[in-house]
Amino acid sequence: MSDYISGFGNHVATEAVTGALPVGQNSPQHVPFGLYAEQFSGSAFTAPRHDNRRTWFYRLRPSADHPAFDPYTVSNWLSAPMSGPAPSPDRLRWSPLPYPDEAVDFVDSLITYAATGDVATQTGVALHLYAATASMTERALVNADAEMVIVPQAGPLKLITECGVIDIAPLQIAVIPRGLKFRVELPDGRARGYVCENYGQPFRLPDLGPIGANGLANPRDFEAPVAAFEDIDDACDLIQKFQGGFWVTRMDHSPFDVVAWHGNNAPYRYDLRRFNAIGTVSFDHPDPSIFTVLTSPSEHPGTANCDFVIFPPRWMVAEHTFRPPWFHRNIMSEFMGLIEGHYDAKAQGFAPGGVSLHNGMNAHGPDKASYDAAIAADLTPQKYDGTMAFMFETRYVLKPAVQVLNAPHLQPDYDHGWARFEKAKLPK
Ligand SMILES: O=C(O)Cc1cc(O)ccc1O
Ligand SMILES: [Fe+2]
Repeated sequence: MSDYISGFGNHVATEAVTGALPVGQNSPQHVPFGLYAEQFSGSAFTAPRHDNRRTWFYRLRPSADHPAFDPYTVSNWLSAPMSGPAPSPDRLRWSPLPYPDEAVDFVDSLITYAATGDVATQTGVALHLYAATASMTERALVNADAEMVIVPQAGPLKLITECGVIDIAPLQIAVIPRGLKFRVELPDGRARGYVCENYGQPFRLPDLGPIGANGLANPRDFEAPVAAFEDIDDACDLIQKFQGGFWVTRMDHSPFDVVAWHGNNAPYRYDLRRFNAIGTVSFDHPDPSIFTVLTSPSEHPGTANCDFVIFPPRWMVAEHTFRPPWFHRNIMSEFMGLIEGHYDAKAQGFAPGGVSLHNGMNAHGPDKASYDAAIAADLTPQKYDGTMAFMFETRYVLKPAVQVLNAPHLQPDYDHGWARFEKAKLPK
């Protein structure tokens, strides 16, 4: 088990060897034990203080100590802007991603479902699934294009990072800052889940407005790892994602050699069961923004580059109300997944591990079976239990990847869920 430091975005100081952190300055002439000081920034130097992110690493060797990169191939991990035809306005849904028969690690198993924006201008997101059957060994990943949100759906993950070790399992998430080196191990030998690559501003907690000082995801429930390092002088391939391309450099030592660090640009985990869901206690179904865990703002206030929203277990008490999500045509684009249980708008076909994509302005909402059940329901208080759906919602239209548009697990009959609604009867 690893140790963690509680609090979102805190400035923390942690050392795996006592005395490794310089005291009172970042870059002394002589760093303790001959460690190398290295600044790792997640914002422009001059970003306002509340947006400013940087960490100081104290490591066995400088990160710069590596040979030139060679081109590398990762087959199914695509970046925006993606080639291929313009997206259709169709609503799309996929059944769960099958595991491969052979040994495939996290990097090789990533398969892009949709992407938007541009890695070069640092806007938009890419959304992927993984279904991995092997730990990463003798290789590490550094993603210069994006912050990565990892949402396990099946199987735990052990994330070895430059800042320390993070353990997560389904119902927890981890966020890896842009440019942080990490390795994904599979304690149970296989794991499946979702990844959001955020090309834009780093995810942060949403403002709470009239909700007040508490609620939704509380800052103390976010956990950064304590410093932990590998003192290993064996070969390690460092794979870098850079401007949508992949590159590899062969190092002669472990890249996870940070003995101590301080700062606020660090990976973290969050347990979705800690989310303090707030909803109506009177009537009507609130907008799902009430369930925002994290938000990546765009330049346009209140109009996110990406929101990460969850639909956790909760009580439904609304009176004289159609309780599931209503029919809607939304300017934002919605990529949804399901970790466990059922989702209240989809009685059929949305399985744990599945995906749906409802792009901007495209009509969707409850399927016919959910609609029929909701209008017939006895509106006593009802607990939605054992469920956890989520949504990555973006202001930019998502382009589905050709590789999943042609995949056998794309459901051919998704539109059918909204067929057969009876026509309303006006008074004669
Ligand atoms: O489409 C969906 O199921 C997601 C969603 C949920 C909700 O409660 C309201 C709007 C919305 O887009
Ligand atoms: Fe929606």
